[in-house]
Amino acid sequence: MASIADYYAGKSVLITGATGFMGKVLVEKLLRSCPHVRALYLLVRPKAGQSMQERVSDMMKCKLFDRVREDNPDFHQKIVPISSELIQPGLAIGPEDKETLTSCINIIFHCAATIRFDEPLKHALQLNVMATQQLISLAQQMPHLQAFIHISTAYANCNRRHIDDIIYPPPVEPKKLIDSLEWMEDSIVRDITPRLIGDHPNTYTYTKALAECVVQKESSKLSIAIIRPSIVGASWQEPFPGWIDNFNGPSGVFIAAGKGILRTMRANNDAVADLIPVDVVINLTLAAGWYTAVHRSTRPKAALVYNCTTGGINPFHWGEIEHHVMSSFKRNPLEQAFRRPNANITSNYLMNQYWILVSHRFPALLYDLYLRLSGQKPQMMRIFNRLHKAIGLLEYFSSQDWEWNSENMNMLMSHLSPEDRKTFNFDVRQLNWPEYIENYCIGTKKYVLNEDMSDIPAARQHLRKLRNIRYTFNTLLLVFIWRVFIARSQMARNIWYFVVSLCFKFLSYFRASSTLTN
Ligand SMILES: CCCCCCCCCCCCCCCCCC(=O)SCCNC(=O)CCNC(=O)[C@H](O)C(C)(C)COP(=O)(O)OP(=O)(O)OC[C@H]1O[C@@H](n2cnc3c(N)ncnc32)[C@H](O)[C@@H]1OP(=O)(O)O
Ligand SMILES: NC(=O)C1=CN([C@@H]2O[C@H](COP(=O)(O)OP(=O)(O)OC[C@H]3O[C@@H](n4cnc5c(N)ncnc54)[C@H](OP(=O)(O)O)[C@@H]3O)[C@@H](O)[C@H]2O)C=CC1
Repeated sequence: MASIADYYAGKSVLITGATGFMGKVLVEKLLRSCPHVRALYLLVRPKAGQSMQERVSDMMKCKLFDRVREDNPDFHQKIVPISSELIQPGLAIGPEDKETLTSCINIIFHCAATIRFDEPLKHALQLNVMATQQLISLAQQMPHLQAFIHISTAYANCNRRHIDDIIYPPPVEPKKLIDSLEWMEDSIVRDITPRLIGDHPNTYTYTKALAECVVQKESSKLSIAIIRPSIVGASWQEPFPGWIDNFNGPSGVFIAAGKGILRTMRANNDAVADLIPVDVVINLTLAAGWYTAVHRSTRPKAALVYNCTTGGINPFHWGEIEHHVMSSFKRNPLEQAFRRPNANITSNYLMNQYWILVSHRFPALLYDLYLRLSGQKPQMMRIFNRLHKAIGLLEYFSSQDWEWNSENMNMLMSHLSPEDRKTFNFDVRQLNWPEYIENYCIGTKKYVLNEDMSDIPAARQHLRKLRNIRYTFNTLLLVFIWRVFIARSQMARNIWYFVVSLCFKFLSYFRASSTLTN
């Protein structure tokens, strides 16, 4: 059997969502590890005043592509941007482009989606479900297509505790839902969304479940595989450790904690934190593309599902994540932290509310007061409100755990040659979590916040200043409490003397007993 790189040699690949977090890593890895791939056709839309060509050339200038640039400075010649808006009829692909695509594409990787948890249902349905349906229709017109790889999420079935490598019946027939929402006003759809999504936490997981069903329906006509990654985090090894470029999922939480803004969050210390590095997901995706294509004539015509998770193989827990994130940001602090990093997770609702009041709202109020008094615009309360909204949406995933079957991931690994296992490594048993988390935190500093590592001594100095402010504040608070409450009341003074003498007696007792034992 051909190796993975040999298989992709001379192939034309179509990628949606190439400008996104995972899409970029996929493009980079294909160009670097499969240098003889014929062409990568990227479906990209113009955005924020930039044409699709400008967006793609900006993307290729990004640091992520440094290694490919070194190996092959002309790598951009393999990239063919195609203008496409996935929520438009026919994906808004021009007739000539359509002709080109249908005549030459061999493999499709469908990564595009809206991953926002608060996306209005109609829009999530249009992009995550209807666009998938349209892409499949286009794929069916491609005579040379050998594999269609759909990126789903491990949480598409998060209303179940145990999730196998299979496609579950959808919560509703997608076509029926699309037809009935079509005529409804947006406000009506908004009102009935909670009833429709039922036990799904948001429109994202709900529409991703429906998309799987759409894909399954077509699996008899195409060679399809579905990849279900869990919580995709920074890269583990490739193209370099710690690469990340967004605030999604845990990254925003880590940054907020590193900046000393986030002090508390609802999460279960003992629940498995099913993070998966982005390079692992991409390696598995490329391997699945190869396997699906190579076995297209011998395999039974049903989509193979790959749960791409770490929990069952190399588990790590939210409590451990908290510990390693905090210690990493203490060693490598972020610039201009609001307070010293010290976040605690708790599964107790009341405790969490208490800490939100004391450690979020109260300092924000004080700081905004200071900003107002110094003639500046208050901003801390606004930041905390946005943070609370974001973490409120994430808590569902950090407060419970799931069990995924990873049989197909293991099966795929067993089919790789020793060389491919190294080049397209997705063996998460080798993942050293503390090291990974350290690189992840440094990655958020370097690549998301664009902070310079040479500024770390100044950032440490700033943390020392914050510690001194805290000590001074606590001392003043103690003196204030003493003056106002204790020094003025005889009863409070008596209680105070009683507590102090009790402590003194205990101390004397322990000293005496330790002298006796010696
Ligand atoms: C210390 C130790 C702690 C340990 C415990 C950690 C626990 C972490 C738990 C993570 C669980 C993740 C579960 C993901 C599971 C599904 C995975 C997937 O399939 S799919 C992948 C998963 N999909 C997702 O993760 C999507 C989740 N995100 C969303 O749905 C939306 O961004 C939004 C609703 C949160 C805000 O919308 P909206 O208000 O319209 O505005 P914008 O979007 O423009 O952002 C506004 C501000 O919010 C900020 N910010 C953003 N994200 C986070 C964050 N995670 N956090 C914090 N902050 C965040 C953002 O920086 C910005 O600030 P600024 O620059 O303006 O100052
Ligand atoms: N990140 C994660 O933790 C996880 C992600 N996944 C899945 O992986 C896939 C990729 O996710 P990720 O890279 O993180 O997501 P991003 O949000 O980073 O990227 C989404 C991509 O989809 C494109 N896109 C969105 N809307 C349209 C549209 N209307 N027309 C054309 N293109 C569009 C975006 O293009 P543009 O730049 O123009 O907006 C972007 O390239 C998704 O299918 C997601 O469900 C699964 C599990 C976890």
